[in-house]
Amino acid sequence: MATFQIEGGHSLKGEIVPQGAKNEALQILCAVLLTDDQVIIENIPDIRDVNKLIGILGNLGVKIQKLGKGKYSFVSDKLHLEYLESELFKEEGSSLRGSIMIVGPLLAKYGKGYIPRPGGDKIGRRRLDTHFEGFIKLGATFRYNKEERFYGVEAPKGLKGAYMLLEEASVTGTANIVMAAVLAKGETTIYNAACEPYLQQLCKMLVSMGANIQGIGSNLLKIEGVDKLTGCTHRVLPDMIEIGSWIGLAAMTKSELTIKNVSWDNLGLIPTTFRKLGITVEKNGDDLYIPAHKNGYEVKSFIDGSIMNISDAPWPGFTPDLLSIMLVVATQARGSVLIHQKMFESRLFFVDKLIDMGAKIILCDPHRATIIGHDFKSNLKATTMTSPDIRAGISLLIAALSAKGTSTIHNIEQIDRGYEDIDGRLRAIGAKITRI
Ligand SMILES: CC(=O)N[C@H]1[C@@H](OP(=O)(O)OP(=O)(O)OC[C@H]2O[C@@H](n3ccc(=O)[nH]c3=O)[C@H](O)[C@@H]2O)O[C@H](CO)[C@@H](O)[C@@H]1O
Ligand SMILES: C=C(OP(=O)(O)O)C(=O)O
Repeated sequence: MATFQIEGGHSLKGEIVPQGAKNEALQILCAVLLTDDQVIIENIPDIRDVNKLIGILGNLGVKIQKLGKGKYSFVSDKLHLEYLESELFKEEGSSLRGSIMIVGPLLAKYGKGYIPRPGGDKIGRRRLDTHFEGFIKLGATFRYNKEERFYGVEAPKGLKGAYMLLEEASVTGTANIVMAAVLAKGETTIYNAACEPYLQQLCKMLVSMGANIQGIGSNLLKIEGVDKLTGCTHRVLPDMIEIGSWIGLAAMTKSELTIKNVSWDNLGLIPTTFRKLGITVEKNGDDLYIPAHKNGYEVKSFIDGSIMNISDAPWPGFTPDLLSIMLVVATQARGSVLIHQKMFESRLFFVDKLIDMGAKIILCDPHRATIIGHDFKSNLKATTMTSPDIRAGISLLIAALSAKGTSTIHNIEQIDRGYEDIDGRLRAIGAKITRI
């Protein structure tokens, strides 16, 4: 278990180049399984989850070549499908959430896909029903070994297009079904599809490989199956959750930061939501500029004067992955705010660490927390803590950087799952952080 030691209370300054998006990269990497041809992917982040998935692809027999920083070539012309039934796969497949998305491509191309219960953040129940109900609609048979928590779908005679209305707009579920449907016979309609930029990117990549997908960017996708897909070159977007994390960091540490080439058009409600907390976020070409908030930031109220409420919703709503960061930033705002995490049940429990540090937070129930901001009249106090999940981890790191004194964060592997060289990049803008 690695640890960060952070001397907080210092302002930072400089430019940050965002990494490639974790959640897009995980989808895109699975899509390489759909063709025998070479696929080149650029801007792949060097983070634990992505590297684990690349390892799984390698063990499956994909020929992988690193062509440069973040740039890889993949050729999936000959797979070792027996790996899917090995003990090694049970261990590796269950170590991250994104591995679930190898099932759709394998089912479509090889007639079978298996997966142990995938890992990822322990942030509440994370059902896979949407994925498997979709595969069943496409004609697959499904089995689940409860003892081993091992899922399997098979369709030896191939998949057949179908109409489906998803029970929920699951991100990885939609990606999985889309990747299965592109090689199914006939037309598939997916209604209540997730439509976040990363899914749009996946669909655009598949189209460039020869797939026929209509409705990209909407929640109604129509896919006409094709016999075969070809290779392509694809570039991963900047990571919007990382960009949001840098905005939160700048505000809490009263730092002036420029985040380069953020792909503004794909940030959705992120800038607007930070502005609700009174944080200035400026567009400068495709860069995002945050001035030093020397006089703090004041929470806005709604038109009727009621208390500000920040909650998550499927895209184009505000992403649940930034609510922990919003929460920590609110602890130093002028005013009060209600954070409502609607999707996940156990993502707010990390607030006890912030309360230990002196933040004024009422955890109303597992989904809602009211934060009464300090307006920097009182600093958070340095402490020792353990990172429970990726986004709570980065939020605690932001809290530690703003606190007076030296804090220690254990289990930083959680942060490394999704943030590339976070300590090196923080040091480059003046942070005092050491990995021990
Ligand atoms: C690897 C990856 O890409 N992970 C992301 C993906 O996870 P993932 O695809 O696993 O998440 P899902 O979209 O399936 O759902 C997340 C949770 O929200 C609930 N739910 C979902 C849709 C909905 O309309 N209503 C609802 O309540 C689900 O029951 C589940 O508990 O999307 C999540 C939601 O943006 C993000 O937090 C994760 O970072
Ligand atoms: C919840 C997240 O990741 P995962 O779905 O991989 O657990 C996240 O990125 O915030």
